[in-house]
Amino acid sequence: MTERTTTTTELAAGPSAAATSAGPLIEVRDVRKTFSVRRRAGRFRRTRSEVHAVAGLSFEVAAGEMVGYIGPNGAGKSTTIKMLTGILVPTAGTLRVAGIEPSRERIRLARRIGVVFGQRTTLWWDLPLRDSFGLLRRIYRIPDARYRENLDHYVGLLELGPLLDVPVRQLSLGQRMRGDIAAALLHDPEVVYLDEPTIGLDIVSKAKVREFLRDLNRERGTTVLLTTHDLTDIEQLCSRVMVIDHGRVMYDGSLTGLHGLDGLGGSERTLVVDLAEPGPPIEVAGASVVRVDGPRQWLAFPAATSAAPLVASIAARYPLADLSIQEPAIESVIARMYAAGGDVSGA
Ligand SMILES: Nc1ncnc2c1ncn2[C@@H]1O[C@H](COP(=O)(O)OP(=O)(O)OP(=O)(O)O)[C@@H](O)[C@H]1O
Repeated sequence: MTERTTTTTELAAGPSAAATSAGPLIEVRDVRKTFSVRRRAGRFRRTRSEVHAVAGLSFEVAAGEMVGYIGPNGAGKSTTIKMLTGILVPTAGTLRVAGIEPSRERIRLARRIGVVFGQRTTLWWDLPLRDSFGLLRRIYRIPDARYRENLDHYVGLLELGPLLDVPVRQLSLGQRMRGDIAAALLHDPEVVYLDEPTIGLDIVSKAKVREFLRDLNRERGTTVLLTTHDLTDIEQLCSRVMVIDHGRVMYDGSLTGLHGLDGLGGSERTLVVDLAEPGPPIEVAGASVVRVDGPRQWLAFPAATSAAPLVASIAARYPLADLSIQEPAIESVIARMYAAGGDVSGA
């Protein structure tokens, strides 16, 4: 069993992004991770089989990049993140984060990375948010002035002021997520791994989290590796997206490039339009109505094109009450990729 448990006590203050030396911040070279699994085969027999969770993965991420890391369930995303934090030891290949081999120097690396899991909290459930942050200060050994500066900064940006004295268990999912993000950043990590940071959040909370992450990357130069099933996260945050499946990189490039890959037949996005009152199907160049339900109409348009001119020409000719854009599901984008032969390099 090579899995190890990382505790927050192993995390401590580290240098800022500005201290990063030249060269890729994350380097993954032909990495493999194979799990040996025992399964029942009949009443008394057990058989042993191997699961190749990561099967020859190579990529680099430069300091300051914000990269989407997507793929269907079981693709190997979490296994990659666990190897990048040092929790899991690779079966073969090499990994380096900020020049450090994660599984050999997990504690030293922990000072330089932050991790946010959307599905579980790293905060103390029964403690007020303020006390959780205070504990992290001691655990990370963050200098007083730095801690106060960062706390003020993130509490302000993430609107946590009124929540500081509320026990974590009483926070809403969106509030808890903002608390978790602040907690992961108090020690100034150079790189942050975010695993589904917008999962389960309402539209307003999602928008806040996205805006915060965009500013973090732009203003502090923090490198971000973002795992999500929500392609809107990628569209709004990441200029680069890596698609992995069966433990290998299937695509590495822009999201537009992914949608528009030759031979994929082109993915489609959907514009959902709420008219002020029911009317005949909207007629507009570049999109076609695929469904009408009372005042609501669904228009499909090529995912690789911008929605802005489409929205403008509809707004000029029809009385609009509201509109939104639905991205194609990651699974359908990947299914198209397979249909086109798979393993395509990015634009
Ligand atoms: N500890 C383990 N023991 C055995 N098999 C494992 C273990 N961890 C992961 N796997 C298997 O490895 C494969 C990749 O799993 P992983 O959790 O990395 O996928 P994922 O892309 O993160 O999926 P999801 O989107 O569902 O979180 C899956 O087949 C999974 O069942």
